Amino acid sequence: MGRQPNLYSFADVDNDLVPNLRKFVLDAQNEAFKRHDVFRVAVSGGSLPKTLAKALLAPSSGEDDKVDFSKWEVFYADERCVPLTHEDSNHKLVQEEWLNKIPSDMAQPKVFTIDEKHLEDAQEMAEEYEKRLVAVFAARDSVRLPQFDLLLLGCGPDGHTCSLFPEHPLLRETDAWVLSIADSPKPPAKRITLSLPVVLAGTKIGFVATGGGKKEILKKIFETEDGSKLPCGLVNEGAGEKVSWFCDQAATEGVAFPRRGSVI
Ligand SMILES: O=C(O)[C@H](O)[C@@H](O)[C@H](O)[C@H](O)COP(=O)(O)O
Repeated sequence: MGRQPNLYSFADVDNDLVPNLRKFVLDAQNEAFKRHDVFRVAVSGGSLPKTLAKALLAPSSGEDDKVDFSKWEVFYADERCVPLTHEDSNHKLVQEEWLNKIPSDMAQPKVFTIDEKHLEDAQEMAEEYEKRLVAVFAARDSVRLPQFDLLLLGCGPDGHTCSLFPEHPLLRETDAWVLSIADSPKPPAKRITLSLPVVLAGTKIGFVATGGGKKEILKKIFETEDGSKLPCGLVNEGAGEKVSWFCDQAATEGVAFPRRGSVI
């Protein structure tokens, strides 16, 4: 039981999910500050940055509810091999949805983008991004896996997360921290992604999945044997109670997995 992920289902995204997501992120931030005075977070693209920004840019309601971006280090859980100004870039999305909206009296987080020098070669890009992680998380040979304080991920309609797609050989990777993919079923084809072991090593993992379009896949992930082998299911299986799902009722309709109330 204790190994089960938390599945939160909220009536409304803006009024219920967003404040609960804020509490979850700020608890992770405050715990990380106590541990090492920095908050290392990996974020995905898709619909996540918009919801996350609503949570993070809401007004503070007390001492435990303060965002301190000056001590945030933001990484990409996955990124597309396109220029940082391209409309497919996850960084561009995060900038537009979140970073550019941070009020000028607040600090900006430190953001680790891909190196545009390697756009042509996804493998080179992955190696380069891994080097950036090594520089932050200490030498590769002294740390088996980087430990993010929090990973904030989305869930695709096929059960993919990051750029780890169902039945893809990348799911079997045990060594590399950052992987390249040249045949992503979701365009654009060339991407880099954190590996499954890196995701599982995170201190906390939060999924955000909202809207009726997620209903079928959530049912599959939480209720079927096949679903537990999908990338999102593998995260649930491998990281158990470290995982929390922030969903709305439209996404969880008919999912029999025991609902948990809320974080707040
Ligand atoms: O770069 C990407 O393509 C994303 O990181 C991807 O993993 C996303 O999180 C899911 O596809 C869910 O996306 P939605 O939340 O938009 O459904």
